[in-house]
Amino acid sequence: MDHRSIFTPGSLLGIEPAHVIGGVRRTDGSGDPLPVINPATGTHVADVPTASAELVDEAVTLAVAVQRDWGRRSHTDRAKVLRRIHTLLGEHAEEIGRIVSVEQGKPFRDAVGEIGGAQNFFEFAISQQYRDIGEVVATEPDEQLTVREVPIGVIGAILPWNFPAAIFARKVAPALMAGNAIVVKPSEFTPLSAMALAELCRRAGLPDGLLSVVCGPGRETGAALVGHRDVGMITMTGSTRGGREIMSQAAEKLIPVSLELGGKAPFIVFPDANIEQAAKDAVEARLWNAGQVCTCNEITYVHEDVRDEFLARVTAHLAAITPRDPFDPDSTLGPLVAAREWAKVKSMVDTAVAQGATLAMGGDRPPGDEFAAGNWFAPTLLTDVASDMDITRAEVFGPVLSVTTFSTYDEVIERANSTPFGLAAYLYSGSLHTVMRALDDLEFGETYVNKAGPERPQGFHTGWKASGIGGDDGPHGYERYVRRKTAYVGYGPTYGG
Ligand SMILES: NC(=O)C1=CN([C@@H]2O[C@H](COP(=O)(O)OP(=O)(O)OC[C@H]3O[C@@H](n4cnc5c(N)ncnc54)[C@H](OP(=O)(O)O)[C@@H]3O)[C@@H](O)[C@H]2O)C=CC1
Ligand SMILES: O=C(O)[C@@H](O)[C@@H]1OC[C@H](O)[C@H]1O
Repeated sequence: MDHRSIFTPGSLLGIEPAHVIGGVRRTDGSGDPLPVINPATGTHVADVPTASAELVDEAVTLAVAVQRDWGRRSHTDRAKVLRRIHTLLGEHAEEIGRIVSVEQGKPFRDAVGEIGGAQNFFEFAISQQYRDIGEVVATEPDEQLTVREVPIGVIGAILPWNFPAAIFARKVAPALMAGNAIVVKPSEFTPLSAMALAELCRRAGLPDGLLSVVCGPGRETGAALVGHRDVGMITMTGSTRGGREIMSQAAEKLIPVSLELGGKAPFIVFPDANIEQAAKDAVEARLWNAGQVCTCNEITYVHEDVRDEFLARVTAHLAAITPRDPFDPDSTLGPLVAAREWAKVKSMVDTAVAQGATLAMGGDRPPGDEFAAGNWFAPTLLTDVASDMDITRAEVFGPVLSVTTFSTYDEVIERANSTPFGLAAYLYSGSLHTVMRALDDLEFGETYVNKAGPERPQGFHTGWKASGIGGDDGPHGYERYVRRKTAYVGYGPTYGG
């Protein structure tokens, strides 16, 4: 795949990468441009300018001006524009999918599927065009008391690199539907998807200035966005470290934040589970997106009575995974997004082995010259993992299945809850009693029972503890993009003209 084909006249990206401000491509930048590297080949794709604080100010100032009219338009009118975006996403799914695969590394089939996920986030936002937007509250005669939701104004959105198109849509769609403007700062690893999507939104008729994309390092361009006086809310998906820094900066302005952060999902297999289903899902929930998903199965707890059968089935499913060039139709596993992520995953596996875990499969690059370049990591299985090992605590975010055993219900619940994270959890059991009891006892914002993910746009993707604050998706996620205004209207005979 020649990545130059993503930069052509008339394409969504045009002939070079650029910020998108007020519907205009802007290549002005401060400091050194940021390189985009193809994760599968290690080759240079493009250099992206870094937006200065002045350019961020220009984007936010434009957003403030345009949002006033957008916020006054009816929900159904705004939904018409979002519907056109939804349609264009379908028409450009392969073009954007190519961009996602080139900069993030996932198999092209998965990247095109990600655009379908982006459409689903727009579909849900469009469904909010008929939502209740407030209450008329019982009060005294000759007075009307109302509480209604109104837009916040300008939203700052800071994106990670693992789903650069889907998470763009996850935040942009509800923000716009609620009547806001939005300025997006994509990850420095995957800025091109957001640039292309901003152009797509412009072509769909989104008013210029309502959505801008400013690229650059988080602690520079992102910090300028968080700190801007006219940004009224920050939504971010990424690391717990980044989320804490953003929340701390936002506190200075007393603005709300919604943070989707890291995870350490336990995957619990009770002895009365369907072992084949559990084994298949344990591999799928770990290897999706090369393990770079916040809801991935990070630590698999299997009851000692079914350990051997479970491991035999997991091994068979892992052996069927084929790391291949993302544009090979048979590819079911891409590379990690960056060399630094490869080094982190490799170090965590080596440390686990040094601490006593058994390396049953993988643990390094897949064999073959085609995997010598890029950030390829083989499907990896670690067994005999003990609860005092580092790999049971820190997030791996790679294709590494770590398996430990347990004996009792109380033991596994205590160990699963011992993580500082609280995003997703998985449990497999044929007993309704065990399932309902564990749903109460597990301290996670989202639990999957006898099935793998992903989340659904009508749900609520919410992290507890170090996994975040607030959440995305569904009516509760939509609520993050509005604020409320209370009115007392007196209209008795002594009031007014
Ligand atoms: N909950 C989830 O869905 C996801 C969680 N993650 C977690 O994040 C980890 C690393 O992923 P990554 O994307 O690098 O996470 P980061 O937190 O490093 O980056 C996420 C986004 O936040 C920006 N950012 C980071 N620090 C700040 C700051 N102080 N102020 C403003 N913006 C900031 C980043 O900019 P820059 O590009 O410069 O880093 C990026 O755009 C993963 O290992 C995983 O733990 C990642 C993806 C999804
Ligand atoms: O943030 C994540 O990693 C997940 O929430 C992921 O992002 C987009 C997909 O739809 C989700 O599964």
